Amino acid sequence: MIVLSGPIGAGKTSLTTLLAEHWNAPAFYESVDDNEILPLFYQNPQKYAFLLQIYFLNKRLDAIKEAKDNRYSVMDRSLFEDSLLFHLNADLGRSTKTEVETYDSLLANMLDPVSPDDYQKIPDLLIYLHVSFEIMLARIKKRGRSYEQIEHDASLYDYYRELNRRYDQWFAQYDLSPKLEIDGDQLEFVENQQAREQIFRLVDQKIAQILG
Ligand SMILES: Nc1ncnc2c1ncn2[C@@H]1O[C@H](COP(=O)(O)OP(=O)(O)OP(=O)(O)O)[C@@H](O)[C@H]1O
Ligand SMILES: Nc1nc(=O)c2ncn([C@H]3C[C@H](O)[C@@H](CO)O3)c2[nH]1
Repeated sequence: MIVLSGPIGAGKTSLTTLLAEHWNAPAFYESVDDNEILPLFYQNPQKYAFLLQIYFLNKRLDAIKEAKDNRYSVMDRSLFEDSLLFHLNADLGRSTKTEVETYDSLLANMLDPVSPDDYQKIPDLLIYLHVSFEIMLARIKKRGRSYEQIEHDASLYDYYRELNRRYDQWFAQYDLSPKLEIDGDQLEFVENQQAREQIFRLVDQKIAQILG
């Protein structure tokens, strides 16, 4: 299981599709367009932060369960980033102490194998799509989901800046699986075939190294 990590608008969904096609492997996307809670969360984060997190955690477990039956699979975001997003929101006062404790304990339980042959929820490779704050903002704007726009809600500027900062910190410390960083500012893989091939080479090399 290969996981694509990165902040909002980094290009995870786009690269998930490209890598899945490259390996002829199934892709597992985040629930966004069919997610009724997401627009409600952006309207009223105080009310919906916890519910949204439980929703994402549950969907994530569904996806991991389904992915485990494939030799290769590509997943748009990891469990660890769900937690990162939750803790950012909690630190902004959008969840109670009990909600934080319940979430953390639920996640720990999910990660803990129930038996020795329980399936693995930790990826085999985590790819971090690093983008600068400026590029992140430009991509969010380019994609144009109305509830994510700063013009719609000026407080999102600080939210995105802090999220971008925490992502760098989190990735630097992440050590649960092999990892690879890709420069999402420089590699315009959506429009540029050469950039795409450069990414395929980098990822294939990393997998060959992991497989020994
Ligand atoms: N490397 C890139 N070069 C050019 N455009 C890009 C690149 N990466 C992403 N984009 C564009 O930026 C926008 C956001 O990309 P995408 O939806 O793949 O991001 P994401 O990381 O999945 O976001 P989210 O976290 O919100 O799900 C899209 O319009 C996409 O076409
Ligand atoms: N609060 C919060 N917690 C999550 O775990 C989470 N995962 C994704 N998202 C938001 C970001 C994009 O707008 C959109 C697509 O990634 O959904 C989240 N928001």
